[in-house]
Amino acid sequence: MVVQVESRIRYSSSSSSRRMEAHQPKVEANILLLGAENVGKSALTVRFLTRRFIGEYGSIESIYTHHDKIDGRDICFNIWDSICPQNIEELGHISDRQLQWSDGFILVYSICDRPSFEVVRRQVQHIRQAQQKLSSSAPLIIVGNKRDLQHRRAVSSEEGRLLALSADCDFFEISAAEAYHGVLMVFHELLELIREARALKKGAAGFRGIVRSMSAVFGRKRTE
Ligand SMILES: Nc1nc2c(ncn2[C@@H]2O[C@H](COP(=O)(O)OP(=O)(O)OP(=O)(O)O)[C@@H](O)[C@H]2O)c(=O)[nH]1
Repeated sequence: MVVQVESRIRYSSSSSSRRMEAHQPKVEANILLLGAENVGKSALTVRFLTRRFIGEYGSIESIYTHHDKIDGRDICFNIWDSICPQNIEELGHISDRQLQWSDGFILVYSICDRPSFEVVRRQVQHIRQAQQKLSSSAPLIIVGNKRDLQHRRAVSSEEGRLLALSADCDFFEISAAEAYHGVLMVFHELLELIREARALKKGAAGFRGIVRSMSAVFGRKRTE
């Protein structure tokens, strides 16, 4: 079951940004949080929505709708805090529904839990393979969480960075428990990547349109 929750928090609204509002269409982004159990997916989500770390979150799969204002533009984040399948064969699996819904992905592991890093590796592979088939380019960010627990570290920062590099995605190491800023950076960076991917897609569609019209014109001329 997926529960839908509405959150409305508005930050910074300077007079110059208010003036820009009329010309700036609202941006909506569907973000899917993936990763093994207990890595801090809900902690990250709640930190982003409320700026708070509350410690215990329960295991309910939810989609949160969160309205924000960034650089004078209205943003609507839909955040799907998913639950990892328990079945070992399905560990890296992401459903078609999730793949089609998502504009961007945040894949979370805990730096003190090596198996959770392997789950993210499998999920990244699954998404990239599915994206090749669907010709989709929704961006991914890999997050190593629980950075405050250095003494229990089981995955080095280098390994996280290398995985991200090999999968062509961004990488952050953060602590949802310790700070809000790192979490904010992850969501804002993903929003930027989503907007870039959309602009590229629009550009490519525009270019294809021009090529189609030109070949229609020249194709017709040749047959006259
Ligand atoms: N020390 C530390 N603990 C954290 C951090 N983030 C989350 N936790 C703790 O890790 C546990 C699991 O966090 P959740 O956010 O429920 O993890 P989840 O990935 O949503 O777990 P599931 O709902 O089972 O999928 C909780 O006890 C959190 O308090 C962190 O950055 N540092």
